[in-house]
Amino acid sequence: MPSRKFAEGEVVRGRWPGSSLYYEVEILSHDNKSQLYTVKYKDGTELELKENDIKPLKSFKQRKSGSISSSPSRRRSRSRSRSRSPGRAPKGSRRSASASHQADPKEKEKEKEMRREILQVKLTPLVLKPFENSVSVYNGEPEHTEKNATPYKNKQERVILSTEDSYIATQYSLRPRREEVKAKEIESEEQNRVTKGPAPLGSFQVTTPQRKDLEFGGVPGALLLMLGLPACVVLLLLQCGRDDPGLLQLPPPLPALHELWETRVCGLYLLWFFLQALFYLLPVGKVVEGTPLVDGRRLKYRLNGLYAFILTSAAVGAAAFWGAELCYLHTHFLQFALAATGFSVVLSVYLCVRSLKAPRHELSPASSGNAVYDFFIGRELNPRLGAFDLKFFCELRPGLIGWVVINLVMLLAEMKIQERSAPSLAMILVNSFQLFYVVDALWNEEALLTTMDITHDGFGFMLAFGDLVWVPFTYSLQAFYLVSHPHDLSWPLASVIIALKLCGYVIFRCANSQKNAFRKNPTDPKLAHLKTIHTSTGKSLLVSGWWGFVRHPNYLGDLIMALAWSLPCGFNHLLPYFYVIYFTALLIHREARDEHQCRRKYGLAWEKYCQRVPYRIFPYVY
Ligand SMILES: NC(=O)C1=CN([C@@H]2O[C@H](COP(=O)(O)OP(=O)(O)OC[C@H]3O[C@@H](n4cnc5c(N)ncnc54)[C@H](OP(=O)(O)O)[C@@H]3O)[C@@H](O)[C@H]2O)C=CC1
Ligand SMILES: CC(C)=CCC[C@@H](C)[C@H]1CC=C2C3=C(CC[C@@]21C)[C@@]1(C)CC[C@H](O)C(C)(C)[C@@H]1CC3
Repeated sequence: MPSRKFAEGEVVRGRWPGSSLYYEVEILSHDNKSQLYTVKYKDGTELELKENDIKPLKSFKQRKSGSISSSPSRRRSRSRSRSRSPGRAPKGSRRSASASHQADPKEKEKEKEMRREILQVKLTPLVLKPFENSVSVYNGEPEHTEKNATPYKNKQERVILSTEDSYIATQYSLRPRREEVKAKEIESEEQNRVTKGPAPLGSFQVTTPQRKDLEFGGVPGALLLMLGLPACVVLLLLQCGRDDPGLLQLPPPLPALHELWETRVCGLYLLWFFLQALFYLLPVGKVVEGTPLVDGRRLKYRLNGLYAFILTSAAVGAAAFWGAELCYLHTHFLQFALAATGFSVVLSVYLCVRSLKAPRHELSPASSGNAVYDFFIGRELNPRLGAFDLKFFCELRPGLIGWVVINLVMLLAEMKIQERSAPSLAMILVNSFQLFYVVDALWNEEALLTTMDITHDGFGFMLAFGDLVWVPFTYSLQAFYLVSHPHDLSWPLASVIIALKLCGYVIFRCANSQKNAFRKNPTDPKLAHLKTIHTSTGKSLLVSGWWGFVRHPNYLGDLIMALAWSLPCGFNHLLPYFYVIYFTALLIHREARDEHQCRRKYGLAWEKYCQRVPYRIFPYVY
């Protein structure tokens, strides 16, 4: 087993590639295979460094940083080089990948001069101040929690190790802070300046580092989920359709294969999918930009989900008016679920094949290089056909809108099968609650752009199956259950359930909106009363308001709503509670994934937040 010198979380000095300057960095991880450490500089830049390029803090002399800025040579060097130092507060610039290849003899001479200057600078040692979120701040110093204000910039720190003037070969991968990376115009303007810089990053590549620590139980976990999730859908639907869907009942035998395959069902499913795709392409609704990608670009998204929903309602209404038998969906529910599963598998294979041609910087940070795992989690972050974003489309349209249509069909089927002149109160509640949830998601469509599904996970089997099969066919389980398991709900109980739903919704919506508004504009006067913790990335974390209550108030609200969706079905069986149970597990796991990412991003500032807000989802419980 190869030995390693530095531990994760250790604060050390890392050489800035291409120079002999060392900056304070935090060790994020170590890869045994490549023997590279992933480190994070103060400005949020993450690089992979060799062990030789990392030194313990104690091997540096330290002096006040003021001394360096008063050195004339340093002033000169600073103003001329404008190289992006990780210790300096970033200004939204990014080094050009090609910059260093353009140097002519004059440029080279200038560069030499610059190196001399840098050497002089390097002979002036500087004092180190710890990271803003370093241990000293975290451990016992008075808190720097401030009222919401513009994030302040970090002061520059430089440390000298040696006087060598070596330009080492750079095989590092550079990942600039997403938030700081600006549009291409600024970038090309920067390129000229960067060319003159002392640390050529010409061989740097802007790439997405692939993960080594796999989520979802790694390859075995991914395999198990890929086989288990479709099996689970089939089992749930078969069980829900029987008279006594008790847990102790053995599942009914699987219908014969020829009964499961219906060409008409497949045709209708494809019609549904492509109709939604057509609605997505309509040039109505505003166009917004997503979060910055690793190469600084921001993708554009058209927000027309609500229009699609209205058009779908009109289409379904028209179909019913012209005599379409909507209950066909209920009688062939399992076949529809299987058609959707088949489609999601074909889509996943397509996504996998096309991702082989995708450039590395377009891959998802969740991908690993392992074929099975990547098929599951998705390799490409934002697969697009022209302007058509496949992941964004699938996440909100065919599945989510399909869920509402399925619920409506279950309501009609209940009336038909139970020979009722009106739907039951339980069915009305389930339908209205879930309709409300979907309309809310479409109304706040833009918020989806900052979720981890869009910014972190690739588009592979997990989301293709999740969006197209899991959501519509398992989230509608309560309505499906009520069709053949009537439950009389009293009005007083219904009122309590409605109050619970509203309470969950207020927490869910207010928490999500508060964070979205804060991320959009941290200096929003409406949020001025909130307390924040600054982080070394320049972003802050809310520590009061909803985000000071628990660390994921939005999950808490979502779970309360989930309970309110199940309660109208009574307590005769566990099946209608499947959603609450699965959702609790999903959100606990999701919360752990998010914490892991936030700890990586924000380091000790995140630890400080966890100290301030000790509970993750359930106050005083978890
Ligand atoms: N119905 C369903 O099946 C599902 C619903 N959901 C719902 O989707 C919604 C979005 O969930 P999800 O994308 O998982 O995560 P969140 O909306 O909770 O976003 C997490 C991110 O928020 C930022 N953040 C965390 N803490 C703070 C803080 N204190 N101050 C400011 N920013 C903070 C961090 O990102 P950064 O700092 O980079 O901005 C973090 O990565 C939730 O309401 C969830 O319930 C999710 C999954 C399934
Ligand atoms: C292992 C497994 C079953 C994975 C699939 C998970 C997916 C079903 C969910 C992952 C994140 C989701 C979100 C929504 C639906 C479920 C999936 C796709 C969401 C669209 C529901 C409506 C919300 O308002 C939302 C937009 C916030 C939400 C986003 C995340």
